[in-house]
Amino acid sequence: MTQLTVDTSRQFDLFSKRTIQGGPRFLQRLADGLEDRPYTLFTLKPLGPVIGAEIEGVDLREQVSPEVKAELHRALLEWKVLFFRNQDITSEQQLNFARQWGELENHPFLPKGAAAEITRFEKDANMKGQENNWHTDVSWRLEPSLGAVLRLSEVPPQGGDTLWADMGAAYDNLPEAVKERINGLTAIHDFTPTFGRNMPPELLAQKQAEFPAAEHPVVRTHPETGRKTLFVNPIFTTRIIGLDEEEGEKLLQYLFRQAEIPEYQVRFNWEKNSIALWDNRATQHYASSDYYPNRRVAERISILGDRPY
Ligand SMILES: O=C(O)CCC(=O)C(=O)O
Ligand SMILES: [Fe+2]
Repeated sequence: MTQLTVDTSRQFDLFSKRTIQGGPRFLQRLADGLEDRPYTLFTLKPLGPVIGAEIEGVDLREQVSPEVKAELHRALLEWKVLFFRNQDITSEQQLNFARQWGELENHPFLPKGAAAEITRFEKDANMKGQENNWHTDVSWRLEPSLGAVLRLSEVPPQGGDTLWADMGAAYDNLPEAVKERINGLTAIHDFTPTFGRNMPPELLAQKQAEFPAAEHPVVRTHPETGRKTLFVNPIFTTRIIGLDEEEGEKLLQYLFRQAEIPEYQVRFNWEKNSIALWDNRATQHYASSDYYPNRRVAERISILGDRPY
């Protein structure tokens, strides 16, 4: 068995102090409805109790078989982000792997790599000031991304880790009163504060017409696991519908902070030829900007997803 069991008698005392008052909250390791079965076609090494696992024994230069794909799919639902090391793959092989998960996104704002479906994040000393923040990718779309495959084509000598947070664990561990408050609420997600910042007004108006702000549930149901996940993020979620500005903003800031709680996170240190595959419906992520003045180049392929409900 590769599974860990969590001692649910353990309370995160420090953690409760950091959040608003509520009853005892526990980390739940297994998502509801997932099968507790071992993996047989590769080795899966969990990196913590709730999120992140390293996969050994899969070669991404080749098309993965339907059987391996099915086990990877189960692992992705269970661990939300999978890491593969020592994968010397080309952009074409990365595209092929990503295509096995669905239709690929062509991002309308971010710089392209070797293909229209590849987003290239190239950062060096000149990019200082453009630090990252916690987010789910393209939550401003009516149908946000299902997930993404990320490869670093240039790894800084130190720093540049990426962190992911389990938004199912974040939801599960909210005080009951907060859960009751937020269930049924919807929020507006808008690309404008992030990608519209330096756009000339005419272009901005055109893009806003093309990609109008989306209204999504604050708590979404994962379409495959049925699990509830907290679905607001600080770079795209602008307001909660039906609450006055002050109350809505306070609640949003509180909900945004949940992704920052270390117990929900995994942190990945990139090496040459490392690959990450994440479930964007269940997580947020954050690329740490601690490698200046060194260069870091990341190439992401995002897979189209469904409308949150
Ligand atoms: O560069 C990274 O580690 C992640 C950047 C990012 O936010 C993404 O690929 O969606
Ligand atoms: Fe991202």
